[in-house]
Amino acid sequence: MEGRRPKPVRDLPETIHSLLGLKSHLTSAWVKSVCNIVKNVSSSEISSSSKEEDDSAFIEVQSLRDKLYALTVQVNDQSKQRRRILNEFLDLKGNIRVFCRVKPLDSQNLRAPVASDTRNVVLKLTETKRKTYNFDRVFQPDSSQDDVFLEIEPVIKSVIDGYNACIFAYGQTGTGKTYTMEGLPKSPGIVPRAIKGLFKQVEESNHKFVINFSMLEIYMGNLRDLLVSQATKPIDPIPPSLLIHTDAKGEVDIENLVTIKVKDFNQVFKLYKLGCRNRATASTNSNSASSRSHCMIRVSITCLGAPERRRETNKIWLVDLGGSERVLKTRATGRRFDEGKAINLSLSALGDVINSLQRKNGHIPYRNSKLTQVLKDSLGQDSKTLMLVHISPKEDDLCETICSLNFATRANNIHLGQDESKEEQEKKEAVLMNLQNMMEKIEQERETTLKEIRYLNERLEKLSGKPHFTEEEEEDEIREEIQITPKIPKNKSRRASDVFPSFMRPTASSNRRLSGTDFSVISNGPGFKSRRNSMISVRAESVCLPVKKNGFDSACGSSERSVSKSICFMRPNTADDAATVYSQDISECDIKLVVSEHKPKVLQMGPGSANKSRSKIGFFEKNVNQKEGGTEFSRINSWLHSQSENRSYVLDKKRLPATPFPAKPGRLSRDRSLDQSSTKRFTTEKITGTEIVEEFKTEETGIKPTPMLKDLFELQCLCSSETEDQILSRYLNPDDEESLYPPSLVYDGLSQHIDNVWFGVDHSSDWEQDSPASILLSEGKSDLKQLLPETGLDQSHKPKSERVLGFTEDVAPPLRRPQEIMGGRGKAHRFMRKLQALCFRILLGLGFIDVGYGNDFFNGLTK
Ligand SMILES: Nc1ncnc2c1ncn2[C@@H]1O[C@H](COP(=O)(O)OP(=O)(O)OP(=O)(O)O)[C@@H](O)[C@H]1O
Repeated sequence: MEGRRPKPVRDLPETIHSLLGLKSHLTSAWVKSVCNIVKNVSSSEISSSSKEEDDSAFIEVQSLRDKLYALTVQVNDQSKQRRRILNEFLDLKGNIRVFCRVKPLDSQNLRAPVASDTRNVVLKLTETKRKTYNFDRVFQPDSSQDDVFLEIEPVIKSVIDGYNACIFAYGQTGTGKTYTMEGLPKSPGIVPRAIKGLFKQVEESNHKFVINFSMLEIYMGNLRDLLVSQATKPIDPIPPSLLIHTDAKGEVDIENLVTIKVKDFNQVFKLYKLGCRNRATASTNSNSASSRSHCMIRVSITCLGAPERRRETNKIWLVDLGGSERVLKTRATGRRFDEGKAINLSLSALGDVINSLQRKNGHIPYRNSKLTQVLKDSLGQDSKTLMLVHISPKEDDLCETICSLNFATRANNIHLGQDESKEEQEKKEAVLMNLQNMMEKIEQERETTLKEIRYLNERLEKLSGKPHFTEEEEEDEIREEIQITPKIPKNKSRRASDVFPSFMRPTASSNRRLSGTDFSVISNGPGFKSRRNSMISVRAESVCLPVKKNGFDSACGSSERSVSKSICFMRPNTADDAATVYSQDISECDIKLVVSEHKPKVLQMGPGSANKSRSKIGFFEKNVNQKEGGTEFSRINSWLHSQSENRSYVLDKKRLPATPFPAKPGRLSRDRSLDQSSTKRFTTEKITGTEIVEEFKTEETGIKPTPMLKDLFELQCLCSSETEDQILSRYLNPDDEESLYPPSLVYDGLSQHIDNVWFGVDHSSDWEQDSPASILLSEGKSDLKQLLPETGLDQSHKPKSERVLGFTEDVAPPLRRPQEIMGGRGKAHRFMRKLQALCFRILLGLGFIDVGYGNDFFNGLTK
């Protein structure tokens, strides 16, 4: 530092010394001049030295940035090369590969008719007859989970490179599919290893990735979201149907499937456990906990600004297929038989698709099953597909083993005459080895570059206080934020139930056809003997329109569709039926609510409830009067238009509706959702042994999500580090003009008010907030509530304010038949219904005019 000081500073001590020697000159002028020197020198010293330091730091930061930029270009180049080599490697190996895994023998079964080496399985059919099956790789009974994953790893890497992939476990019940996919805590299977591998790759990458997790099952031909509690009790809200859409590019999207953004393996693991709990399993002759469905995990990956990747968003499916079985052998009846039949049908469709892809047929029969529809964009083209066929070496299972191996052979291209000679094989092996070496080399180089980038970034962060971001990356950050906000599906075709008046909406049966619900398994015939079944049948017969009062379902909702779904869970009772287990199985529920068709009657009412209700109606009335701008017509109109844009609700931050949490002062919009109520009535019976409590309930027409969505909201709270308030603050306000919510024209407080004031009908007693039913119903929901804490998702992220489950907030009760609802209401209600019908007619008319039918059209109709 000394050498770098300017000359006046260096000379300052000498100057002062010399001046001090001349004490006789200590005049005021002298003191002034010395002061000036000190003043000038200190300021010049400080400014010049700090400027120099700034300059040198700036130069260092700049050079670091330059180096980082060069290294980023280099690493992107290396990634591109790696992707090319890896893809070549996988292409050569085959984009659809079939492996076989042989289950270890139990000690008591010493005679095994199955022998294997690394590529072949030999079956001893008779003493003299043998049959050999070839595979891309055979995992013998003593092979470990590590051995299996070693073969899978390149596919996981290619997922990071932007390719779609699909890994299946296929085989007879009990042959180890779940063992291979899930594994045991001591020997984890493909799913945990693959997800860990993905996160490791993401961590090592110089790009930012967004990873989303979803889990569903295909049970009896229906898609069920495994991250959402299924409706197994009459009071449960019915989850929305999962609909498969294919866009113009051929990419498949599943509408309404919950997709959760995950940041690390632990989050995925907890969600996976939650999903497994919701999965349908049952005890069969072959396996005490047999999977009765296809369990499908989807991990989708988005990385923006990485041109070396194949596509911006891609996905990997990890599928534990339902056990293939011969129903003759399992001697399954009733539900087990139907489950087995559904599994076999979809497996056969999958076999057809893979076979067609291997044969490069013009037509690939994706549409033959839900399984192949869902996997359409992850099978074929440049997607990587791995099928792991599991076989049992037991003599008893020989027939099943032959079936499985025949299935695998259809999926394998080896039997299509594409098998190579030994020479060709050796050549191929050599090329593969060479590619593998090249890949290892480039990966090492890439790793070194990435290390250097990390080191320089740390230095840069120390110097400048922030990590290095290229302009591109900064842009990507912003784009990423945009990407994870919900896509508003403007071009998505509207469903009739979203926009049309009730008489134009599809019927329950047409919806059933649409949703593919298999009614062949439903029988309302004789055989409903148990209490459990009769309870379910009551639900089916008396619950016509289970209105879900959330932001996504319209006031007149897609309730018929929901019914068609709910009926899926009804089943006749046969010996085989009882054991399909859902996490919230009805059989485990000792408190049941039955919706009966009794006339509403108040048996128990808390004191002061009438006052409460009056005050609520008063509040609502005030709220209605406060509404500004726009008539009911324009509200309906804007709502109708908004509906088509608001159907899909991937669990994404900005899509969740305003949630009915305890109202806070000043939050009028949320208060409104709690306070808008009407008087739909139904009676409930609590069956706990001999106790029957009849209950009179109010149902909210206030706009709020179903408990299920609320649970999802909590899930989001748990998954993200944001507090509930932070999340809520970003949601749309129900009072906003662009609200998601339907206008509450039909069952709102206004009609009550008119009833009260104009016609003298008093609905005030309809309000009952702390009735025993609310406790009952909240008990009914408790399993769902318990489930979430059990997932173990970071409890520290739990919202500060604990929400209490109560009937009016949490349960969207099923409704009774419309005619009863009509009967139970006042004249104002009928008046409002008529007004609504008029509105719809007018809107319909306007719609026709829009599409070209003018007045003449209507004149023609009326003449
Ligand atoms: N390779 C293996 N090594 C050790 N144990 C195995 C192996 N494969 C399977 N098992 C054991 O066999 C039993 C049945 O396996 P698993 O449940 O995975 O069968 P599955 O094919 O998934 O059956 P299902 O189709 O009925 O669900 C489990 O206890 C599992 O631990």
